[in-house]
Amino acid sequence: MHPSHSFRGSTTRDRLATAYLYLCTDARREKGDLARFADAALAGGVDIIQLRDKGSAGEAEFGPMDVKGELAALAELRAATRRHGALLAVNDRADIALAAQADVLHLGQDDLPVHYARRIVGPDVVIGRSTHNRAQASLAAIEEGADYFCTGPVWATPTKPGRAAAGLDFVRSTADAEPHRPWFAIGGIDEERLPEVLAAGATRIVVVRAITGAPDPEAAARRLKDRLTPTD
Ligand SMILES: Cc1ncc(COP(=O)(O)OP(=O)(O)O)c(N)n1
Ligand SMILES: Cc1nc(C(=O)O)sc1CCOP(=O)(O)O
Ligand SMILES: [Mg+2]
Repeated sequence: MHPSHSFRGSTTRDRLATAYLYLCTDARREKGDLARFADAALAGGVDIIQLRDKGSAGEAEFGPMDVKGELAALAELRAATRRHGALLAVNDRADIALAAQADVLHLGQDDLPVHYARRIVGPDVVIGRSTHNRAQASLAAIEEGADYFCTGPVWATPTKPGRAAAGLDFVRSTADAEPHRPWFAIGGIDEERLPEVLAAGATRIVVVRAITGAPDPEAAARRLKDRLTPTD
């Protein structure tokens, strides 16, 4: 277990407060190594792992996952996150978050309003929201009662084609407006760009390719985690 996971508070929100590195991964259907990959990323210090499998157009093409496949992949991630004292997140769907006994539900702008999702998942599941501009971030933080939000994409990214970059200015304005609330920068972040994101005021990040595409996911996660220094 990564040392940062061994002194966690007992509630999910306590654990969110000490979460700095958030990974979204697909189910690794091409490689068939989801549990091994998750163990490596979590050993490297990933605090939250989200299953985000929208299908791939790689050599072996996979369509979007069906519900049975999603629940099977989530069961593997549930076991891995328990082994490592980390949090499990479900993307988009409150019913699946509940069925998978997830700690976190992540909602996009076109997904359920937070207060409706809360009725489904209950009081203890942490709910997060994607935001792409200052107005959305304020709404997610203040009016909707989301537990955390994400700001992005900081840089345009092939992982989310068609979504324009929100830029480092969005990170700066969020850092000014939200000094205490948990929020994560996302989109195009890797080891090389991390210093710019931190200099703009982010303390927490979400990554996909920086870990899923790394030859050594544990080492990649560790290098990112080592530079994410708690400030609150
Ligand atoms: C932690 C985290 N942040 C942002 C997103 C993106 O959510 P969304 O805009 O709904 O896009 P999809 O991921 O559903 O394509 C996320 N999934 N997780
Ligand atoms: C899933 C997702 N959501 C974004 C947002 O801005 O809400 S950016 C993004 C993809 C991030 O992938 P990578 O780390 O590979 O660039
Ligand atoms: Mg979504």
